[in-house]
Amino acid sequence: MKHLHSGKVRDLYELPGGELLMVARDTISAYDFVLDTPIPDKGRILTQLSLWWFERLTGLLPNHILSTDLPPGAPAEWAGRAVVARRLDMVPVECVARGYLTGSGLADYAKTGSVCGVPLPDGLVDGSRLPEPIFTPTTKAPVGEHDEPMTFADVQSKVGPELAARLRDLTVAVYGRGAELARERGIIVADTKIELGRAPDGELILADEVLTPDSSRFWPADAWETGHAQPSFDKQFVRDWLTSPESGWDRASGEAPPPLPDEIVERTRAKYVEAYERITGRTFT
Ligand SMILES: Nc1ncnc(-c2cnn(Cc3cccc(F)c3)c2)c1Cl
Repeated sequence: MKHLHSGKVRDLYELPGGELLMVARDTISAYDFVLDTPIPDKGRILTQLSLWWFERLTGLLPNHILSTDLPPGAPAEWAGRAVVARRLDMVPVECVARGYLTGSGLADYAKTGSVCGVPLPDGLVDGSRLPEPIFTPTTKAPVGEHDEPMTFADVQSKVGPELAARLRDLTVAVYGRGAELARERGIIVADTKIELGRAPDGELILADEVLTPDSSRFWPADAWETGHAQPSFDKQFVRDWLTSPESGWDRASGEAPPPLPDEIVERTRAKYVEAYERITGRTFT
């Protein structure tokens, strides 16, 4: 099959029939580096979590999944972490929704009192829950560059007012469903990025991955405390070890981080299993 694109933790191929094959790797990224040490089963766990969400969201909108069977010619080691998807005309906007304020959204708010042009109440701090989830789109920056925030007017100029409204409504709706269900299971989904594509008849289709810890910020609900950065549900052990004296790594150096110790790998794997099992109610095997 033809290799089309490699992301930080995923690869995209084209099958002979023109369909796409999305393959999730076991790699994890932290501090904008893809770490050398894989997290065993991460690719499979997040692929299965995403598939579970796709099934639950079909009432909202269709998705791009054609098959979860490994196509002929694909390596056996890809089983469970490869998805055959229909090729869509992807919308040229990163569709992000936020229910909580942090990261680039918090920086935008600190400067302007709004996020992507959406005015917010005064007095919000890192980790504050927003009065309601908001659409905070960004550009699809070329590899290596950073996505730029877009106002709703920017989106309207780019894709037209009617499609812009549908992108906003669908992104906020997908986020709302995901955040509500996850919160009942002890996980805060602070924000999420979805990819929407158009079928030849113009229908909007949910593509890529959905509501995973790679496409969203997952926080443990029982540790939520506004006023500082929240611990990441899945990446905190990695972040803490890398910034501890034990790792011998100096983040300011710009050098790549060292390999992770087995114990950090195992504890991180366990967090992915925990997120999957809590959200889906299934046992990961
Ligand atoms: N159904 C679709 N139709 C057209 N394009 C895409 C598409 C293109 N890029 N991406 C992001 C990505 C997904 C996985 C691995 C990567 F390296 C990159 C998704 C999809 Cl999912």
